[in-house]
Formats: sequence, C-alpha cells, structure tokens
Amino acid sequence: MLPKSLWVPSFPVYRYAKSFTQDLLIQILRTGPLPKHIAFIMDGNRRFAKSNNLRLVEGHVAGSESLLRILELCYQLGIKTVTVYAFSIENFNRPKNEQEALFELIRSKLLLMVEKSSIAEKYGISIRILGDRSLIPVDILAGIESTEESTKNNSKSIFNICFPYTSRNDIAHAIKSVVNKAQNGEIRYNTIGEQTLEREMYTGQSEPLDILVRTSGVSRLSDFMLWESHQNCWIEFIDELWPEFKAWNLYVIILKWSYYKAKELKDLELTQAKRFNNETGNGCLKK
Ligand SMILES: CC(C)=CCC/C(C)=C/CC/C(C)=C/COP(=O)(O)OP(=O)(O)O
Repeated sequence: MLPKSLWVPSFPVYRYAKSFTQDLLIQILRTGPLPKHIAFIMDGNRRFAKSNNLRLVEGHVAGSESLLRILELCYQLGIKTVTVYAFSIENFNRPKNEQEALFELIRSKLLLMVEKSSIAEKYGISIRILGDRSLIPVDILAGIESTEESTKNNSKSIFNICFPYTSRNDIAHAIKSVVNKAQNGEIRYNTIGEQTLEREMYTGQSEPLDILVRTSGVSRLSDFMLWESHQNCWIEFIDELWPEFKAWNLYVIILKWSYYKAKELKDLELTQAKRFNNETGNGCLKK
C-alpha cells in the first residue's frame, strides 16, 4: 500500500484548502524582507524509501518531486536564486546502479522543467550546473547542457544544481582559475584578494547566500557551500526527511529569517540615526 503522504494530497478538498492557505501565506511573507538566495542539502531520500518499504531509487524519485514543489514555492515567493546539492563527488562511492539512476533522474527532471509552459518558462528560470562536469557521463552531460542552453537567456530566476560538487573542489577550481588569469596577465598579482576568488567560484554569478537548509536531522554541511555560508548566512537543520519536507517547513524558515532581518535593518537604521544626531549635534539641542 502507498504511504499516506503520497495519496492524501490527491483529494480535491485537500488540494483546494492547501492552495488557498499557501497563497495567503505567500502574500503575508511578501510583505516582509525576503531572502534572495536559498540553498538546500536534500538529505534523507534513502531513509524515506526504507521507512516506506520502497525501492531505494523510489526514494530519490520522491526527493526529486519534493524538489520541484519547493522550487515552485521559492519562485512564487520571489526568491531569485535556489541552489541544491544534487550529487556530491563523494557520491561516486555509491553503487553504480544508484549513480546511474540519479544521473538519469536529474537529466529527465531537468528536461521536464524546460518543456513548453512548464516551470522554467513560468518563472523565467536560468538553469546552471555547478560542479566538475568532466565527471558526468557524456550522454547525461549532453542532455543537461541542452537545458542550460535553452534557458540561458532567462533572467528572472536562477536554479543552480551542484552536480558533481564539493566546496573544497570548488575552492581548488577557483584558485586554479585565478592562477591561470594571473599567468595570462588578466589579473595582477597584487590585486588578488577574497573578492577575486569569490568571482571565480561556481556561485560567482549568484547573489550572496542568505539561507542554507539541510533536512533529515543531520547537523553537518558535508562540504557544501562552505565558502558561501561564511557570512550573514542563516543555517537551518530540519528533522524532516527531504521527500517529506513541506511548504510549511519552508514558510517557518523564511518567516524566522524575515523577522530577524527586519530587526537587523531596524537596528541599523537606529544606529545610523544616532550617529547622525551625534555628528550634527541634533540630539543635544536644548530649548
Ligand atoms: C532535477 C534534480 C536536480 C533532481 C535532484 C534529485 C535529488 C533529490 C537528488 C539528491 C540525491 C541525494 C544524494 C540525496 C541525499 O539523500 P541520501 O541518498 O543520502 O539519503 P539518506 O541520507 O537517507 O541516506
């Protein structure tokens, strides 16, 4: 028998109530500050499969469906960039059939995303693959590069798929790239700094990372977004397995971030006003 989480959502009344509540929550959230860039470590697919007596690959399929739901919510909210950890370089240690199934799943879901009237067109999404492409099998690479190519002129939203990726590999790739440019005379040695490296990272063209979410109750970053999460990034570890990560979980995370961001902006405003008063003497005026 299918798990409850898979058949209950198909009831029309459930669907209507859910869509009504979601629209309302989106309107409420849009009144406050919103993150520009959110990243997900989509952890827990195999445990989901195991606990629901599904085949391991079905856990990944459920994970990819969860991803499409969450992506749509992010873009509906107006979040510009979503980055996901789809395949770590460490995942090459997994059984060959699992690797192949994951590659095929990523390829087929991306092709679905770029079909006419689908999500890429609806939200103007530019799909970008971040990672070491030389490790991707050629037939899969051709398929996913075609989705990149067909969405490259979309400028409203960005979907970064980290695949095959680790942060340390990215940092090494950025350093090589800076060294190359320095050798070719494109960069002068004495101008090299953190920002030079930042521009050469795979996320160099994306907004700074505001929120990083990891599901499945594990509190590690697993070599993901190590550089990007160093400053002003809100990190959330959620107990739900990725296929069970719900809209509600996302709203709570964004609501919390938005509350603290609004408070931070208010504090900044007050500090600036105080400084202005001190400098101009406005605060000391006596009648
Ligand atoms: C289009 C597109 C980008 C699709 C993405 C498909 C997808 C959800 C990939 C994630 C794969 C992955 C290694 C998840 C981690 O859970 P796990 O397998 O480590 O599960 P566990 O923590 O329960 O062992």
